[in-house]
Amino acid sequence: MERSVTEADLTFDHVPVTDQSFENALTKARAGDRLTVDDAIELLTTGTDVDGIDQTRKEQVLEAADRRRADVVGEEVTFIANLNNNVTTACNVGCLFCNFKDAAHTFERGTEMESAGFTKTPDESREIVADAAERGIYEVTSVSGLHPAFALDAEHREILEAHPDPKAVNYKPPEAYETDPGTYAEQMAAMSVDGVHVHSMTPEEAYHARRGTDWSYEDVYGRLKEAGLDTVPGTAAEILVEEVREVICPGKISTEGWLEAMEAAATVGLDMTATIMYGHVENEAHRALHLQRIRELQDRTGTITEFVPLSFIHQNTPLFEHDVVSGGASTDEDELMIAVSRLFLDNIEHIQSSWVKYGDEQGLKMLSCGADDFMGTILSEEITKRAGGGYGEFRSFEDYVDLISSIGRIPVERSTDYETRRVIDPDDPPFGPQLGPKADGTPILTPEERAPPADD
Ligand SMILES: C[S@@+](CC[C@H](N)C(=O)[O-])C[C@H]1O[C@@H](n2cnc3c(N)ncnc32)[C@H](O)[C@@H]1O
Ligand SMILES: Nc1c(NC[C@H](O)[C@H](O)[C@H](O)CO)[nH]c(=O)[nH]c1=O
Ligand SMILES: N[C@@H](Cc1ccc(O)cc1)C(=O)O
Ligand code: SF4
Repeated sequence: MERSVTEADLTFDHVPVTDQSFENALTKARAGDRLTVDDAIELLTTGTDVDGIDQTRKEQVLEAADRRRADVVGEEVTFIANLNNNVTTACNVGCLFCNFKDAAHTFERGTEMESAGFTKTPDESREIVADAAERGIYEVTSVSGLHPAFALDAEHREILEAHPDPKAVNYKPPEAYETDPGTYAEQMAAMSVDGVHVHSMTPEEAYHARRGTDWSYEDVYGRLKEAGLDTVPGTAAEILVEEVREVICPGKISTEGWLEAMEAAATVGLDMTATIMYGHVENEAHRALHLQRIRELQDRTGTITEFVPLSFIHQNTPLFEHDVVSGGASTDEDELMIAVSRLFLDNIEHIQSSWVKYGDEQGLKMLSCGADDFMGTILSEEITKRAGGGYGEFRSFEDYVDLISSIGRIPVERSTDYETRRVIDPDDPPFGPQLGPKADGTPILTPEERAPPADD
């Protein structure tokens, strides 16, 4: 009988054992010395000689990270006026941690099945972003499924259409689908409406945008930049260690591929974020190796604006449903992940706390464990919601000012690259965005707030 893999079955080459001591790693962290992978393992585990997390040692790590945060960026807590605009949920990559995707065949014309997902045309994307721009937003974050009809641009479409075996390159023409997502270039141009900053095209999407060609990632990101792309989201990183990727996302771009795509984006002049998605099958050795790969990338490029730890949301995912994992990260693990990111990544200025993943209370706590950025207004959220997360889809400027002031820190509206900042005076309401191309300080209203649902 076939049996699926379970947590107990997983054996990894990389395990969190070192000949380093916790005290030594902590001393180095406090002194600001560059940490090794073994140091990071000590800090993440609080020492491998005891089972579980040693609370006293954890507090020491958090305190060291909080001090480092204060030294590097001071008391300001930044956030951005942004929206998420996911173009499509159609995706056949099959990552086992993901419930954002819907099988692409359910989007085809004439299928009996009604897809639970969505695809937006470039015109629809333009309208959504233009509407948000009117409400003052600065940035659109757009990450999507790998829709088989997506091509980079008209030239890429021609190549894919002429391919002898389109299936082999995960291509189906737009006519096969109810809704045509257009090309990536068209989507970038559409979302650039009114001068909004476009944060889009993860390395996984860039891979899709060059399939079936001999184009380099430089070619792809170069064309996307010309079409309107401004910065690249560093998701699809998950855990940058092959033995983990084999379990959680065997169909996805490799560690090498992710790094190659990011270096190419940097080469053509794009800034980027970087992420880690942790709290599933990986151990502290994998987390530490991941941090090292990110730090090395930043040493080479200097283009990473922020690091974003994404705590795995397990409820509706294949990994949980098939008993490969029994849950996500503990609060101790979340706090140590933020703190060790701050201490290890001595070349990345900003560490983000995601209220989508942690909620307001724990998200605020993270701002005293090494984080200094509190994400963005986002207006809508699909990835975490579909995975079973319940912390909502929007935070207003008023929410931000209240939350950040409540812990005695300074609320600051920022641009995507953190170069433009505006300190907000908590005693001077009302609070609204001022940095967006059409922002005038008016509070952001959700569509419901602007037009309450009509009685019928
Ligand atoms: C949903 S994908 C969309 C973009 C593109 N398909 C890709 O994979 O790069 C974006 C990211 O969401 C994150 N994500 C997906 N499911 C998640 C979950 N259950 N918990 C936490 N993060 C998740 C992963 O880090 C993933 O790379
Ligand atoms: N951490 C999450 C983010 N972070 C991205 C920010 O919202 C912003 O786009 C970035 O800082 C660039 O300015 N976005 C999500 O949708 N979900 C998260 O969990
Ligand atoms: N979309 C990702 C989060 C993310 C997006 C853009 C970034 O630059 C960083 C992180 C999620 O919700 O899981
Ligand atoms: S994480 Fe991205 S590539 Fe993987 S299944 Fe989800 S949408 Fe597709």
